[in-house]
Amino acid sequence: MLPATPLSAACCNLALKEEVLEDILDLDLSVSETDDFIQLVSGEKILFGSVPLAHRYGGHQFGIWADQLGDGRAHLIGIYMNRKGEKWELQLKGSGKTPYSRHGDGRAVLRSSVREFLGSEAVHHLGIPTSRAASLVVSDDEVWRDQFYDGNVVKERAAVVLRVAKSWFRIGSLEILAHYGELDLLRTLLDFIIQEHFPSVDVGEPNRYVDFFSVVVSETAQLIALWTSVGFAHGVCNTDNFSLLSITIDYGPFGFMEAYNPDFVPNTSDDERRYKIGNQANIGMFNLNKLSQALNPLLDPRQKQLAALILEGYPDLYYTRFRELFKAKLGLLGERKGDEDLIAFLLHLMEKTAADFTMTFRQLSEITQSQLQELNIPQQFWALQTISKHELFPAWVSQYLLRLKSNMNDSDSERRKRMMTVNPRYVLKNWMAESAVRKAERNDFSEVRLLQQVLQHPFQKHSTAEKAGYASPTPSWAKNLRVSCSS
Ligand SMILES: Nc1ncnc2c1ncn2[C@@H]1O[C@H](COP(=O)(O)OP(=O)(O)OP(=O)(O)O)[C@@H](O)[C@H]1O
Repeated sequence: MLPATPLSAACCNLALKEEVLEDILDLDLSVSETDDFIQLVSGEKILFGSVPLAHRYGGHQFGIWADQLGDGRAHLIGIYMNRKGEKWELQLKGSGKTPYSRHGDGRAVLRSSVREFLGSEAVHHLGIPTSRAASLVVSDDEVWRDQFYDGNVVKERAAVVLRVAKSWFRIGSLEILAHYGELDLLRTLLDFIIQEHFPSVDVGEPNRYVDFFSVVVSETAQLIALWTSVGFAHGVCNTDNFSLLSITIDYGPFGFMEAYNPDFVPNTSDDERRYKIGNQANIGMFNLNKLSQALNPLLDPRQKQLAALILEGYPDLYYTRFRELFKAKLGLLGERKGDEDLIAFLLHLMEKTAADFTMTFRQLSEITQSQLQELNIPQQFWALQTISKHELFPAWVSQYLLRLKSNMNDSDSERRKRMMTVNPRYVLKNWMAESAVRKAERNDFSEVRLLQQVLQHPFQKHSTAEKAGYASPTPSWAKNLRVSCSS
């Protein structure tokens, strides 16, 4: 048994994600008002029969083998099988030291916990596989952090997030076993993971590890294409942060890109820009290669060859999905020669004009074809006004309108309706998260709650969100916000 270190009794604030509590954990919301619940989510109490544990894993961090990492500040407190028959693993993050804490304090600070709490839910509601967050508890317990690694250590407040996922196993979970030659354990763990989470793979099959690898490769390609399609930069794509189930995990210094820029990196500690948004797909390849190396000791020569071929197919899988997603973002139906050029041309103009990624696509979904044709862009379409300053914008518009004409059985209102279901009006931009964090630091959770509501329906216009400026240009105070992975 691995006890958590509870937050102190001064524990003062609680944010909840009703949907996760009700739909995943089958809990009535009134339960959250009980002492038992607060004690559970702040690490003070364990569930009857629960044996909390921390998981050992290793990983490649920024391309270099980091050896043993493990859950240094997270406790797995149980697995819950809900009414729908789904199994969910419950983890507290920030719940104190574990055998893998190394020099860390086992804590998470309020700012990073609010970001994980809001970020994971925002990503879920954009239709992207991710861990979920059920609750956030904040205390007055002191935590000391040198946020930007510049010697400026400041006092921050501790928080604990109750987060859930179908599984928290990562590429690093297998790497550590292969690295130390613990092959029996590697086999046992892999068979368990396949049995529990890969219904399409037959655990009795001699080729099961290759089949498993094939699923992870295609699901990872799909995940990263989805990230790209909404401008999501994970920020720290180390192999210990890449889920074997290809869900988004570890909400560290993630960010939604604002001005379109393939070099965008949300993590100010990433000087070499290894994890910039335009490099995420390549990093996916790097990480999958590390996964194949971890599987290698269990494969015969023919299986190794097969795994290498599967990995070679990854770029195609990624680009196919990328193309599909961006075609949908532009409302294009069917397959036409030149579709890729049309997408690339638009991205080029966005890059040159630093047009807002989310709102350019959203406003293309809202504007009518006749407004576009006249190149008469109303003021409310501020992102399109930005991109329209490029001298080649009229050329792009005429190619686009011509292409839309070739959509079969389509009308402009149907195109717009369709595009509005894939191009969000609201994403969790860094400035929004920062504004909510600053208020939460003062015990005002109103913006955390507002963002929770808004991001639950990112494709629908929401009057309070409009008033808060969530679909407006980034406010000037937030132009140079920095986000660190020291959390
Ligand atoms: N304050 C801390 N105390 C102890 N261990 C820590 C602390 N911060 C980070 N770690 C550990 O350092 C490693 C890398 O940290 P990273 O920020 O990627 O993970 P994390 O955000 O803590 O966890 P997760 O990936 O589960 O969300 C992990 O093993 C993590 O548990």
